Amino acid sequence: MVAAKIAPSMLSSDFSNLASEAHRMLSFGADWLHMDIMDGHFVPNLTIGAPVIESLRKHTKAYLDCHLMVTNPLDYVEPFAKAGASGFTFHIEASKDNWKELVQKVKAKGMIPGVSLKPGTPVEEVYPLLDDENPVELVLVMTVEPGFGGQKFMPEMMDKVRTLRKKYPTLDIEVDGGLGPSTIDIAAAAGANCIVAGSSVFGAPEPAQVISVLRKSVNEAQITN
Ligand SMILES: O=C(CO)[C@@H](O)[C@H](O)COP(=O)(O)O
Ligand SMILES: [Fe+2]
Repeated sequence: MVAAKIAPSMLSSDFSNLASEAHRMLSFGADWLHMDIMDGHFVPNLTIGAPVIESLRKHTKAYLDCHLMVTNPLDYVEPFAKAGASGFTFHIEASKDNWKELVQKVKAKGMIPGVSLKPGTPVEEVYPLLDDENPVELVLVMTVEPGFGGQKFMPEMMDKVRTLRKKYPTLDIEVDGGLGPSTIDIAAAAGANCIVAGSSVFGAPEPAQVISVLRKSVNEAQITN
């Protein structure tokens, strides 16, 4: 049994009130806060960097689940550790040549290493990072093309989740993009336990209810499987 983690994506929050938005989500039952870091190069959008993580950290002890959509993740390890990031999830497409060094440095700096893969990247590409003597602790399966919130969930990505869950029963498997009450059951049944949800949570009249639906679906799927 792997614990459900519901992680509202702060990309959908009001950035001008980030701390209060974070507190609001935590009071609604969020386990983690998902922070989308985009460099305008790896993806065609530019969001936040270490200074914003540092500012938010002063207001909360919550787990900051940082998703780095950046071309040179190694350059971000030191500043993100200093800023108070909790999880550091980089993209395999950006770290094919240096993931070993990256994982080692992320761990040495006290953060939890995770690896993410874009929809077009085969799941086999992350096996070496999981089978290594110094493995990543989370795999983030993108269920939209990275870069923007509010896109449509890609159910065909569930094959990756199913394959990973079968091979790694206790792994944290995160899904990100287009998750909400209408798509959670398929993701939970496939074996995802960490659920990122931006627009479905922030756009809901009662975000707490959406968070609770997401959690219930993950917990029920785990009992059934
Ligand atoms: O990483 C990303 C987008 O690249 C995500 O974290 C999105 O921000 C999720 O937003 P929704 O699809 O849930 O609106
Ligand atoms: Fe994300």
